[in-house]
Amino acid sequence: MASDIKTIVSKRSPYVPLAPITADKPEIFRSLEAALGSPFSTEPISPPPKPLIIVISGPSGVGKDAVIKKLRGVREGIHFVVTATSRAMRPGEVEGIDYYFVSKEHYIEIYTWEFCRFIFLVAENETALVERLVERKTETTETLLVRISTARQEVKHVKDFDYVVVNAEGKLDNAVKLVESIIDAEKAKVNQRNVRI
Ligand SMILES: Nc1ncnc2c1ncn2[C@@H]1O[C@H](COP(=O)(O)OP(=O)(O)OP(=O)(O)O)[C@@H](O)[C@H]1O
Repeated sequence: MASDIKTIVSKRSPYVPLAPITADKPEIFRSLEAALGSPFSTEPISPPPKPLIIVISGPSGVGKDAVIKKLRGVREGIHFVVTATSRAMRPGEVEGIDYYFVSKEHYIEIYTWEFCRFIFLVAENETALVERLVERKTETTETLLVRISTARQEVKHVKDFDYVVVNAEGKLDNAVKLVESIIDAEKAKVNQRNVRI
């Protein structure tokens, strides 16, 4: 940094005197611009952030819908897409509105897109997840068994995700805040992804 400043100073015209630091601001600006040979730019230094795709995954009942619903309320400028699920449709759900209900093979294909940031949502522990699923009252004991054994497999893949967010009991707001922080950090990254939309 210091050497950059030295280079500029040594290149400036010897005939352009710099205003003293005690001069008023416009005069200081004028003399610095004259010495630099061009006016100060008001162009933003940071390039506009590129579109970011965030995918929130996690075991059934962990609170993905709850987190996304809250995010919609607190965050402007986010576009939510209808996502895909490999589970069966529940009463009241509509194809293309709540989800696209797809086969497991198609689901895997969709979620191997590049250019996305993947967040894995987890409960604080397995018991909390089971309690949440039971309280939601959407499952039979048979489907509960499938969901929980699937969740046991899914948590083994946490290392394949970019971020893990804990949605602890009664702490939905904290999970949403963490997701927001991740979005903000991703937007501020220097080497951003190239998202084609
Ligand atoms: N932090 C939390 N504390 C307590 N209950 C929660 C929390 N987050 C979500 N829930 C509740 O847990 C239940 C499951 O949440 P939700 O339906 O959002 O899960 P999901 O991950 O979208 O499930 P699925 O993949 O099966 O659709 C809901 O009844 C929801 O209100």
